[in-house]
Amino acid sequence: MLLDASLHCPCKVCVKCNSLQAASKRTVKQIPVYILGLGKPDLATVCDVHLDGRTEGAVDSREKLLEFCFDYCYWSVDPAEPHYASQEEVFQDLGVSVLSGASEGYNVCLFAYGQTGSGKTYTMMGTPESIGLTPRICQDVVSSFCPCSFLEIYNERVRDLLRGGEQKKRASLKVREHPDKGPYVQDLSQHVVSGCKQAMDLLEEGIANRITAATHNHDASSRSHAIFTIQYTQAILENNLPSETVSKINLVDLAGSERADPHYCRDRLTEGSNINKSLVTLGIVISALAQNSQMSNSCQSINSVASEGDGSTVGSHSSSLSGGGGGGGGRRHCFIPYRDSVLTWLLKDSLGGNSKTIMIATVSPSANSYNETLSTLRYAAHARNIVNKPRVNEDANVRLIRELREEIDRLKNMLLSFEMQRNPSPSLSDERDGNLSEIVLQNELKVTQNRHAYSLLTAAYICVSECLSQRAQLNVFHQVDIYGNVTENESGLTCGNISL
Ligand SMILES: Nc1ncnc2c1ncn2[C@@H]1O[C@H](COP(=O)(O)OP(=O)(O)OP(=O)(O)O)[C@@H](O)[C@H]1O
Repeated sequence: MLLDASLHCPCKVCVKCNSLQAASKRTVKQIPVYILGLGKPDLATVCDVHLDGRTEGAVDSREKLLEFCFDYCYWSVDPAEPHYASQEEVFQDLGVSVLSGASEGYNVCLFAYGQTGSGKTYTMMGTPESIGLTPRICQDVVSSFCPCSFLEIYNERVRDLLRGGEQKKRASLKVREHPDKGPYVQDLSQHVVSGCKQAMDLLEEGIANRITAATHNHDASSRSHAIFTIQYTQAILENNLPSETVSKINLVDLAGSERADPHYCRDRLTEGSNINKSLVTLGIVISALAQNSQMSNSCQSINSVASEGDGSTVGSHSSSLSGGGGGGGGRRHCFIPYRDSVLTWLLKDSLGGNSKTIMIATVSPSANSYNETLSTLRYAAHARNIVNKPRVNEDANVRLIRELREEIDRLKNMLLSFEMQRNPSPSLSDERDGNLSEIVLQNELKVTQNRHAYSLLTAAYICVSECLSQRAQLNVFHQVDIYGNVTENESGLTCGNISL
């Protein structure tokens, strides 16, 4: 059944190494700090090259290699290189996954994380010459009417990026939590777009409203986290029954992490500390979720071993597994501090709940960025352990109507078999299908002949179906005598036919 299509879905994590332009403000040692493997699953190999003025050949002994495995690795540094991954290639792998998840009715979240200037905005939004994932996804998804919204989280406050008027633009909005739908932003403007052009206009407007500033690494560094959301609705006919799924696509371009520099002005420092605070919370949330997912996995494998194996094998497996941490059952799941930052609160479902999630970790090829690259890769490696449980989001009203229709069909079938049991004689059913008034006339005649013997001749079954008023009070059984007086009333199965 559509609703029970829940599955365990590991967070997909990709690493993308972007152009050296990203770090062009610094004097960069133009030696890649790592090599990205090709093939799937992809391997990112980080090579720490401490040149210290030596030539490349002389540093072999000081090389330190670290390997990380991800779902995809992309090398997007120089288009002239043979293994250069273009925006189109990245879209074919990741954007198409987003689109297929949404068309199946799942919530999908794609977010880019990485050091400042490492190419997050380039990957998510792109440039006019080389458009990124968000506009490409919009092109494909926004063919019908889709409500879209665009917000930024700046200094732990939410701002609507698509609100007209200077004052409204600056106003900060409240985050609330709905018991079923999860966290949402109150009064966030929704814009229904009916085509790619309108969606692109909205994107451009929002990007122009986003707060950027010059930092050491990047002239136009995004100082806020931006979330572009598309509500994607699909109405389909399944087994002749209507069905409607509404999925939420969250496309997130995070602000870049950067070490605090005391030479920055106060505003830059406050921004930086808020960005770091929310990214640190994101890291804590990711670690805690990964730990919980691993714990659930080990519990499941213990259970499956217990149910599969014989008694002696179970004993040995269980004891060896429980030896380390006191057994899955005894260990508590970690508390997830979603509310410690607005970012993690708003992304609660995307990170640890009802969503198929893809993280893109962007890194720079600069040798100067070795430490940041390593920290980004470690962060991403943690995220890869998160397992979400997305489910198909069917509209509640449409679901109710569909379920009631299924219930009516089921009850009709039950009634049919019930009647077949009561009146197995084909002649009787022929009579019923035949001239009903003639039968009643005959019966009335019989009644006049022997009133007492034929006092109860007619039974009328009235089907009361209140399905569309959303109550499945389907059946009331009325038995009436020949004068139309109700003689009995009990629950039962009826089909609206008059039966003798
Ligand atoms: N793969 C690439 N090819 C060409 N140019 C790129 C590539 N990646 C990044 N750039 C360029 O590098 C600069 C910095 O990139 P971008 O703005 O995407 O970084 P960012 O990670 O979003 O930075 P911040 O966190 O500071 O906002 C931009 O001018 C961008 O166009």
